[in-house]
Amino acid sequence: MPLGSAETLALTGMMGSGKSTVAPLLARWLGRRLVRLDDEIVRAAGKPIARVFAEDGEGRFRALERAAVAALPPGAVADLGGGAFCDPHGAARLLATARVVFLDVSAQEAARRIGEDPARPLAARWEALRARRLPLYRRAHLTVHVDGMTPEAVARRVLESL
Ligand SMILES: Nc1ncnc2c1ncn2[C@@H]1O[C@H](COP(=O)(O)OP(=O)(O)O)[C@@H](O)[C@H]1O
Ligand SMILES: O=C(O)C1=C[C@@H](OP(=O)(O)O)[C@@H](O)[C@H](O)C1
Ligand SMILES: [Mg+2]
Repeated sequence: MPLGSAETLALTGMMGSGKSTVAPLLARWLGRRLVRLDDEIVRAAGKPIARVFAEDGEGRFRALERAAVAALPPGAVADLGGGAFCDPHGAARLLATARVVFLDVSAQEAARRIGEDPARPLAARWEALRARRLPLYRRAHLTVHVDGMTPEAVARRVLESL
């Protein structure tokens, strides 16, 4: 089904799946506004994500993330953080207003890409988080298995599905 003009195109998936790399390609090709949820959170918090986690806790980060999902403008391409679609409020909102694409990456490929990135406070718990989140990610409208694909190939696959 074609993407409606007010419909958001939202990328979800684990850290390192390539959401932040693929989203700008999709925004450019579709001529839509790009909204990076992590950037919105950093702006609202006035500090980097690692400091929000360290100084205010994950609960504060999730509250800011939920607010950023609620504030998504219609018709944007949304580069979500890996947990945004796993929050019940965020998921309900996204499933009602967006086409949600799950970029699925293996643990090996994600580790090659990001390792234990200090800017991603939860990267050390990657495998346990993925196991817990997988049933939630599977509610997405489309899944793309991204191992071995270039960002351009992933973006093309998403566009072909729309
Ligand atoms: N398809 C890809 N192939 C190889 N490396 C990639 C690909 N997509 C992203 N990367 C790299 O992996 C790292 C994490 O990508 P990023 O887009 O930040 O992931 P996410 O936003 O899902 O956490 C970056 O260094 C990026 O350049
Ligand atoms: O998976 C998560 O819970 C998180 C993923 C990160 O974004 P990326 O998925 O872009 O790395 C960022 O939102 C934060 O560190 C929490
Ligand atoms: Mg990202």
